[in-house]
Amino acid sequence: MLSAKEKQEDLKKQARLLEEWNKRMPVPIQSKVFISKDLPFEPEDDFFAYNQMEYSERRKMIAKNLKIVSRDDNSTHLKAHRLVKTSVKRDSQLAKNWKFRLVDDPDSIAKMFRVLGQRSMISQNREEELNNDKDQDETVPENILDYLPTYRSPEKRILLMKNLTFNKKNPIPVYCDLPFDLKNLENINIPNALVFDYTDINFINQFTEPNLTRALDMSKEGDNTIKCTCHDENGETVPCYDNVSCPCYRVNQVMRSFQEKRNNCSYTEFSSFKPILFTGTHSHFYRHVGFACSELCGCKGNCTNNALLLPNKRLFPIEVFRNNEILGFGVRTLSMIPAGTPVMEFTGEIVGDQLTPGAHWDNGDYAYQISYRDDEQLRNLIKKLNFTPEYEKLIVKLSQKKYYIDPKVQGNVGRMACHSCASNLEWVRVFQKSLSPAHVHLVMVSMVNITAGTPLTIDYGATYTKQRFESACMCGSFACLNGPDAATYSKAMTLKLSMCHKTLYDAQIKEWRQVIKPAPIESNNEANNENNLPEIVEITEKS
Ligand SMILES: C[S@@+](CC[C@H](N)C(=O)[O-])C[C@H]1O[C@@H](n2cnc3c(N)ncnc32)[C@H](O)[C@@H]1O
Repeated sequence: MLSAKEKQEDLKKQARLLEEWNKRMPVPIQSKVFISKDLPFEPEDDFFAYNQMEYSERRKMIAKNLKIVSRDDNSTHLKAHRLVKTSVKRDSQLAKNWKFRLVDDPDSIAKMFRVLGQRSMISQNREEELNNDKDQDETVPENILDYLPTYRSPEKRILLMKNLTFNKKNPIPVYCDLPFDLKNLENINIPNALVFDYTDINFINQFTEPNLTRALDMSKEGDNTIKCTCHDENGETVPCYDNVSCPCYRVNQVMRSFQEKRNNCSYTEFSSFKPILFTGTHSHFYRHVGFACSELCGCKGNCTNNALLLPNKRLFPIEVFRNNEILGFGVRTLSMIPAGTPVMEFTGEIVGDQLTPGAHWDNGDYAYQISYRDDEQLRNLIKKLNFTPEYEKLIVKLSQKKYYIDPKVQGNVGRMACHSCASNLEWVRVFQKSLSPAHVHLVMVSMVNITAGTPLTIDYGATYTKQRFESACMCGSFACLNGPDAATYSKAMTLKLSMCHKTLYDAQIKEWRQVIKPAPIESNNEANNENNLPEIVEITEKS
């Protein structure tokens, strides 16, 4: 075990390595094989200059251009709400097939809180106890409202970056809310964690991952690609989901059966527009897996069998913020996000052995595992399909190895979501086009209706939280075993934890409704603002 001082030294060493490696990187783009569809991209003016810079120069540029801004959360949330409404209305596909509304039918609500209760027990590393959970205690501790997860920003904030993505079509501002920094702008610390390269799509380095690159190339041949010919003459959304002759839907259906059904739960379904409602998190996340149509299909992915369709629309305005030095940056939503929404993808470089200590520097603090050493169900499925023998052999071999998505050098906003022991997002793996690890997309799905202002959080898993947090978990949620009420919540079972989640949720919804109420959905204001993103910052002072 390293001492705190040694850990600090180690971190500094890693940062130095990161910078050096970045300098030595041989024109990285040439060595990459991009594997997803590019999203609409309209660069900000300073994108190209920033892209050429080394980390230290980027940090200097951010420090030079930061601004103090004043902001009012309520009006921001109201504008964000209107923006989402307008975007849905203007998108004919969404207008016809998707509703921007709370999931509130009693059955879904009951499932939602049961899952959240279970999730918290899993975060506490008590999954075993779930197997024999007959506890009927539903009392909620009096102080539960001290744990409201909504984050309210201070009136004065430091706008570090007006757009983390440098894509005008998907602006994500970055704020610093640390009071110390506000008083000490000249010496503000801009960490490496902010200056990574932004990418919306996964990629492979063909030199370090030759087998994955080979699999990707071979997947383009004949029957190695899974795609459908379903289409609609009138350009309507194609109903691939439920179409038993759609090959993509059929694979999706087989993957649905990977889920472990317990206590007569129904299966969680992965389609384009219906909420993805988890029925139990008992089964480990890798069983939550689906297959989606893509741009290679007759439907071009504009169908009901594409769980990546919603995240690719970048519907929900979000921001990155920092209000705690240990937690670092986090992400919060500025509008409500309905339960069961695939909110965003977690993108980066698909890597295998590079995460072995010594082979690369340690990127494990950001990387997330996407494949498993012994994925028997996937292997059986691979063998049932009509892949060429050579491709089948290769991807069966790859299915026996761990792969990760590593966003540390190039990634997206997904890498900035913090861990919570009462998280609101869950991981889902969605395959597209074929079945090698290069075809996996990692999607973060909302487990509950998330109200505006709430940080988007996910469970990093017990191994990570034990080994990688510098001290202990700092999530601040009621269920956290590093919190002041750990004695109570470490013994609470699903029912009690679910009731705590529900009490907090009810309070959040009540507060959120008060903010949204003054905004009649069909108001004239909305029509006037149609083309505008919400003005989320109001500059009052320059640094
Ligand atoms: C994937 S990154 C998340 C984004 C990170 N906060 C940043 O600034 O880039 C994971 C790192 O964030 C910090 N972190 C996230 N959640 C945390 C938590 N609940 N408690 C303590 N540290 C946390 C830890 O330093 C962790 O190694």
